Amino acid sequence: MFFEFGIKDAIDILLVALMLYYIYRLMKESRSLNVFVGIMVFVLMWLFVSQVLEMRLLGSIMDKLVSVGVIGLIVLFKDEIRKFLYQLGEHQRVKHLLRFFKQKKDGSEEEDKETIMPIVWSCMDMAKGKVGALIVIERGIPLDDIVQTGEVVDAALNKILIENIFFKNSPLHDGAMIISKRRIKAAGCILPVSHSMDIPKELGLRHRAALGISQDSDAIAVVVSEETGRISVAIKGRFHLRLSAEELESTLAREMTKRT
Ligand SMILES: Nc1ncnc2c1ncn2[C@@H]1O[C@H](COP(=O)(O)OP(=O)(O)OP(=O)(O)O)[C@@H](O)[C@H]1O
Repeated sequence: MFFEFGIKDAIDILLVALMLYYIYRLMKESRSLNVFVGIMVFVLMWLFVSQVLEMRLLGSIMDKLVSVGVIGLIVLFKDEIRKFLYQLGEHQRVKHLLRFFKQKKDGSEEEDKETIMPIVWSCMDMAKGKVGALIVIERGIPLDDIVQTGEVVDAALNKILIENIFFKNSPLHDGAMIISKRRIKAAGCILPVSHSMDIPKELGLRHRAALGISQDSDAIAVVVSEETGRISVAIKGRFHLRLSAEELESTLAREMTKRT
């Protein structure tokens, strides 16, 4: 039996291999590699039974299992699928394409400054007093699910309110503050904790939570350490540690103008 093998087939195989490699990497990162191997074994068995051996009864049972299984897998791996699609949208080429359709609003630099300065001033004060803080600045991706884990504040952004919320005896000092559209949207929020092994040992849960939200979204997370008074920023799964006031301001200004 002969069949033609053209350039289209080569591209087809390459794309499937690439897709499988991406799924493999995602599953490995989320420690679900055994599930990936299990799925691959099942798919090979299914192809062998229905295509090579042409066993109709077993083949049709496996067909049904596959169609139900796909829905089950989507439910089971919804977080990984979300992460995969997010990474795809984050890809530089896709971003360049999107930027083509986006226009920067006039006066947005002024608005950015109004967001940045109260954060910088309050972080400097809290760092001096060794008051722990975790501030998340929402950008393109909405953080409504995170807001729901805390208390809605919805107040104009200002330095004194930020410091009051993180003051040790304040009822909302525990957890993260979410800032959105120049307003303090919520406080006392629970963030996803990063499981990365690359975080320095001396950094605890507050820093892991900052890194976690920066891995799961395009948000910027600012941390003031209660232990050392140091200020750090997590962006896209990377830490910028021990920042001075000027460095914090310039990092936030640079990132806010990027507009994801
Ligand atoms: N998942 C989370 N979401 C939001 N806030 C969190 C989360 N986990 C911990 N925190 C905050 O971090 C505080 C504990 O910080 P911890 O000392 O473990 O971290 P750290 O990174 O060492 O910070 P620090 O240098 O300030 O001590 C908690 O009291 C809480 O306010």
